[in-house]
Amino acid sequence: MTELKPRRSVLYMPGANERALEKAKTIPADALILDLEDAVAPDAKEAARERVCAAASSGDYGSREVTIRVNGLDTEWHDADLRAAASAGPAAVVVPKVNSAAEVHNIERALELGGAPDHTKIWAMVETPVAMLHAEEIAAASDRLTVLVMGTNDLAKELHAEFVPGRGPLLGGLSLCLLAARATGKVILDGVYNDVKDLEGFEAECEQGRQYGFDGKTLIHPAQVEPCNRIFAPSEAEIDRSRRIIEAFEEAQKEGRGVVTVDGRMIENLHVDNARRVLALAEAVKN
Ligand SMILES: CC(C)(COP(=O)(O)OP(=O)(O)OC[C@H]1O[C@@H](n2cnc3c(N)ncnc32)[C@H](O)[C@@H]1OP(=O)(O)O)[C@@H](O)C(=O)NCCC(=O)NCCSC(=O)C[C@H](O)C(=O)O
Ligand SMILES: [Mg+2]
Repeated sequence: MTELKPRRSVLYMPGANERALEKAKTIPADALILDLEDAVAPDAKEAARERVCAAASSGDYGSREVTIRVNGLDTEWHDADLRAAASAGPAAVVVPKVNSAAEVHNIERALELGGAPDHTKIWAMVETPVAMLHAEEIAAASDRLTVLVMGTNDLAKELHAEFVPGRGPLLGGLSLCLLAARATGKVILDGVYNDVKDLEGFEAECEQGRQYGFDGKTLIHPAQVEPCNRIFAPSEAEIDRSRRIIEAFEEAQKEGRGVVTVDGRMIENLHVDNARRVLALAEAVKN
């Protein structure tokens, strides 16, 4: 079963930006991705690596999961990033542009060789056409890999796709990765919304991601955190309906029935499983 730790809002921040790293201590995101990849200029990579590893091992971020995004496997910085991250021991190492199970195995081996603690997981970014077609083998490659992260900017670039409301051009890829995550019991996070001033468009995309089944969304600005937390948490109405589903089904079972209606809709044991998942998530989000 997929892990129920809340990961509604997962905020990227540039690893070279000291102010953002400080500010993140008070931002109510469920998790942080301290970035060494795209948000850091080549000249700033080494200083950012040091700063990010110090932040990840500081214990200053409370209950937020702190992760480090390393540079890609084909870059000159990747090996040193992985070694440094392994000894900093963040909640996870986020690896961009993962394309195969073999790459996951290499990352796993490097983390072990670097002495990474068991709590340091692998979050694999899926953001290329090859990754969409290999999503299941990537997700299944290792128990240390717990989360798939959509990289929709890279995916759109590789597809030569346009960003349009509703994300039609990306939905095929998003769906393949969702299928892979659910088939292998992994968590999956939606990609970022680039227009930090357009909160209406951002909320619409959160709603869409949630309806598709994503566990949460990756973010690029603090203003996106609150709406994302709200949309990816069960609403009061859902919590109430879930309680009534469980109650009605348990009553029906006492009378020897395996099916009942709630608000006019058929309820069977599979709906009860889902209602229990909603209540467990609501509880997890409260803490
Ligand atoms: C997008 C931004 C460049 C916007 O920056 P800016 O215009 O400076 O924002 P504000 O002036 O509104 O900032 C207000 C204050 O908030 C702090 N801030 C801003 N962003 C963050 C953040 N991400 N984390 C923490 N704090 C943040 C500012 O420092 C201001 O603080 P103060 O001065 O005290 O008032 C900027 O938001 C940004 O850099 N965002 C992150 C960009 C990033 O990390 N990109 C890489 C990941 S996205 C990606 O690559 C996904 C994937 O790979 C794909 O392919 O899709
Ligand atoms: Mg990317």
